[in-house]
Amino acid sequence: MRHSCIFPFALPHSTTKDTTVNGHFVKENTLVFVNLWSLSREPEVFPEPEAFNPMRFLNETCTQVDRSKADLVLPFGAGKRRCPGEALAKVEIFLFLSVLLQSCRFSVVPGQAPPKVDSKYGLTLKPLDFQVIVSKREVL
Ligand code: HEM
Repeated sequence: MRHSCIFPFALPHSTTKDTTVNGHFVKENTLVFVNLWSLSREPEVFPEPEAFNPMRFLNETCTQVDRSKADLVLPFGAGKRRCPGEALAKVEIFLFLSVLLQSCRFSVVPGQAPPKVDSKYGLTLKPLDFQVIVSKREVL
């Protein structure tokens, strides 16, 4: 979800009073978009941000998820208006992927390059068109 931030600019918000964020003055009633996509690709926080590297979220001994690193990814936004569907979405994604990977085998089409980890950009990010071979996994 860091790499393919589904909702790159979250929802539009508006300031209710004059405010200052990190030294930047923002006038009352200003439309504000938070760039969640960019937050997830900050090179100082996520070295080699384009690389798909789940190991980046593990502790030094690679035995546990390091919450201080994982919590820096904000695909559901932050604050009072963060996504209320976060818990449901995480359970759905976990179940969906678990069932798919347990039941199916995915392989590259001979002669074709593997699908790219990149997106079609818009209000939401969508995967680029791709082809893979999906076959039923044998039960051991
Ligand atoms: C991977 C799945 C999902 C992602 C990445 C996602 C992401 C987001 C983001 C970034 C926002 C805007 C937060 C902000 O502007 O600060 C949002 C708002 C919202 N999401 Fe989700 N969402 C997901 C799934 C869901 C689901 C499953 C539901 C409901 C069952 C849901 C319901 C909502 C609602 C109602 C809001 C508006 C909240 C408000 O304005 O107070 N979302 N979501």
